[in-house]
Amino acid sequence: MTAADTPVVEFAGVAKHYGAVRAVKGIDLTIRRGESIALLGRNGAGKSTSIGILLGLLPPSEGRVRLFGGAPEAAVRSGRIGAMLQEGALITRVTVRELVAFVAGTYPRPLPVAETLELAGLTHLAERRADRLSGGQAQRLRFALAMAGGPELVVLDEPTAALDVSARREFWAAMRGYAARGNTVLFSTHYLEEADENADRIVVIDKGRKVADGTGEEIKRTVGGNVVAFDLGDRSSEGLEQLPGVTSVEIRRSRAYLRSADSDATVLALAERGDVRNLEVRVSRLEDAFVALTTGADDTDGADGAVSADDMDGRDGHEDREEAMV
Ligand SMILES: Nc1ncnc2c1ncn2[C@@H]1O[C@H](COP(=O)(O)OP(=O)(O)OP(=O)(O)O)[C@@H](O)[C@H]1O
Repeated sequence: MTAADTPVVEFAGVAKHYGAVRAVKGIDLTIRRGESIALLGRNGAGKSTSIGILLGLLPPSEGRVRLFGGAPEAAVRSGRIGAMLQEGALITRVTVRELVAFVAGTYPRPLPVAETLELAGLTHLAERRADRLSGGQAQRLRFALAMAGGPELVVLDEPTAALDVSARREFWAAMRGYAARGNTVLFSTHYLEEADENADRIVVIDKGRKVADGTGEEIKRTVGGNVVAFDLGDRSSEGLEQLPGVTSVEIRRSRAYLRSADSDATVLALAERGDVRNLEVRVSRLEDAFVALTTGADDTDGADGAVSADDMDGRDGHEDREEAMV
């Protein structure tokens, strides 16, 4: 294997226990050069713990982690990794440029300061004091500090958690500029749309396990197609399971919700039966897949992946989807 083929990150059977709490339960993960990966999961899923292990900040209880083919500590020491963790106070009374230049100076092969500022969208704020930035600007400064050393891998733990929609957009534009230079990015998020829009690959973590790993499209496909809903009125729901494409049926308040692997065929068959009152077809969203993937196992509700009426409730606006959190 040449150096270029060596995975940037390799997790093999990584587990972490905090006393009786099993925060991470055996994760295998390989990240290759140039990939942008989202680690998606609910609160407490094990994302921050996995990131801490990856950066060599937490020793794994079991398994092995390698960064660029070696120990995480070595990769961090050599400046190949930049990290932006959840908490990070900024030094006050210095300008944005001074702070970036100071951090860059501590690395062996830093990026030129002007380039870092440009990538982070901070050129016009270079002379502003670091403690006089808005929340979104301060977060881009933290990102600039993570990039300042010219790392090949940047790790971001919930980088946009406290930002509004437009600040998040600006943050991701900066991140994509960095990734477009061939760098590798790993970020954690609760925001489904952020994962879908900004990552090549999404790794879904639930209760300390990896439950899905693929592109947004691949993960959406795992839930099996679209949802077809219509009003049943007082008609019988008998035979709906047998309609072409249908994989599950749920009836709520006289409305039928069919999950279908072939919604066109399902709709045609429904039309033949005359069941087309208030018909609605909704394309599977990442959110559906996420719910199906993460409510199984230990939980009882929704474990069979059946569509629920809530899935169809007024979440079709783009802004709504953008806000969809897990
Ligand atoms: N130092 C610790 N001691 C004991 N338990 C811990 C410790 N750190 C984390 N945990 C537990 O481990 C589990 C995973 O936590 P972790 O912070 O990795 O999740 P997360 O996915 O990053 O969550 P969030 O989205 O809320 O940041 C949780 O149950 C958490 O309570």
